[in-house]
Amino acid sequence: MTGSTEHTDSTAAACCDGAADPAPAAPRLWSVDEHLADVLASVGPLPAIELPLLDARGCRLDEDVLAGGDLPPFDNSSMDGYAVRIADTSGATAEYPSVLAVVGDIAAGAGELPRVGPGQAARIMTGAPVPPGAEAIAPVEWTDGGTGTGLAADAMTAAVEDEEVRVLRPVAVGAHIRRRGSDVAAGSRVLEAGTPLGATQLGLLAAIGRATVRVRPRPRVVVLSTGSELVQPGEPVGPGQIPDSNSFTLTAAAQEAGAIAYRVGGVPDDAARLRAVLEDQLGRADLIVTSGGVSVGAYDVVKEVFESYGGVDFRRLRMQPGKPQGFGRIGGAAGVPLLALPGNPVSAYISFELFVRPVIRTMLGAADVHRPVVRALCPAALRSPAGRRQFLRGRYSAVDGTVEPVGGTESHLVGALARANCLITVPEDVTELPAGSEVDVVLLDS
Ligand SMILES: Nc1nc2c(c(=O)[nH]1)N[C@H]1C(S)=C(S)[C@@H](COP(=O)(O)OP(=O)(O)OC[C@H]3O[C@@H](n4cnc5c(N)ncnc54)[C@H](O)[C@@H]3O)O[C@H]1N2
Ligand code: MOO
Repeated sequence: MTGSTEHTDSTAAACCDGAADPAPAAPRLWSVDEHLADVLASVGPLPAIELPLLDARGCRLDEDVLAGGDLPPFDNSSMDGYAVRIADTSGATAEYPSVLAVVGDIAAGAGELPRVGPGQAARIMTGAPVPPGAEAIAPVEWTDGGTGTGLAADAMTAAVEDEEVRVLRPVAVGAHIRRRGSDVAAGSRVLEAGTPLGATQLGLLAAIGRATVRVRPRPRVVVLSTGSELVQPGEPVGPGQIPDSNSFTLTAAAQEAGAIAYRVGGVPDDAARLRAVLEDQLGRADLIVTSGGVSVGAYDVVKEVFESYGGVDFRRLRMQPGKPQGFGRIGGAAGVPLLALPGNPVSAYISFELFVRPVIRTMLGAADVHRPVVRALCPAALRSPAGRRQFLRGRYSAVDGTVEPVGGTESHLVGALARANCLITVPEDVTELPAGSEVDVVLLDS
């Protein structure tokens, strides 16, 4: 953290010659970029750990993964049919089929294999090892399936040792054989460090026999709502009370960003309760995110409690919404990072998008820390307060590259927020944008 003690505004009047008393220093206003840089400077990727495959989903590899063996590990059939020798099927037709003696039946997983000699075939299933002597697989549809009818079959008959099969057409060398190592060669690098692990990467790791993998773990994020007005959704709502929606928004957003998120319901404006909940949660948190109580209200015990830990700074940003923010560590320099977001639901969500999501992505070791920003044409005229970067909720269409504002600028409008798929950014030095202007748009559903 930088500047936590110097709360001077660069625009504040300096003391003038001859003035009796210096004017009290105005609180410093941080730009969005300064605050983000300060927050990100204090976090880094979490130390790597070895995890079981499914626990590693969504994490990034912290190792180059080499294949211990070939994939496929042995030559095997890609069809249900008969393993044959080429010379035996040469010139075969439906009218003059090659009649071969069936010397065995090879299921997937078979250990002992019959040898296929001249004039012989072995019945074989998809994935089963190709037996010695065989040079190709005749799919069952190219045979009579061992029925003795000479008619093309569309399925196998029951087990047929010592029976005959008629092959109705010639088979080329290697046909329907999946060669050992043709997918992955032993010793080759199958995944690079830094690769995010999704379904197919985890499947590949399993296929090469890995049960665990070394990754940057998902950060564990504890999400707390503060405010005595909060009840949990589904509970009776008394006079002046509202359901706690922020903890749901923020927990889901943390999960979507790649974190393991723990939602802790509303904590009332009571310092002892808040301190007790924090102490309880610290042990399982890589990051704590709270909402509410960061402005100037009389019952904002949040500031009092967090400040009592030291190292947490409350500041004001040149942005709308999301002006008041708290940031620091609980438990000293090596403690748990904390972001205290404003309580207004839209402010809390936008603050999450701008500051918390990049922290989670950084802890994950992700390459894409920030949401993509695109330029879009806005048919509506926009107004914005001077000196504050405004984030309007919008609907962006990639089809025609336009964006429409959704709802107004106020920070309680959750109905409109749920319809938005982007944030329209109006820079600090712009107060009006005529209809048809180009704007920066932060894409939220990327
Ligand atoms: N005199 C001033 N008043 C306010 C200022 C200011 O500068 N001077 N700033 C305003 C701005 S901007 C914001 S943002 C809010 C931030 O307030 P707090 O962080 O202290 O949040 P609360 O007062 O606790 O709540 C604000 C608002 O949000 C509702 N809320 C809170 N938590 C939840 C939740 N979990 N789920 C749903 N809704 C929640 C709460 O009921 C309030 O309506 O301060 C302004 N005031
Ligand atoms: O900054 Mo508040 O976050 O405008 O509503």
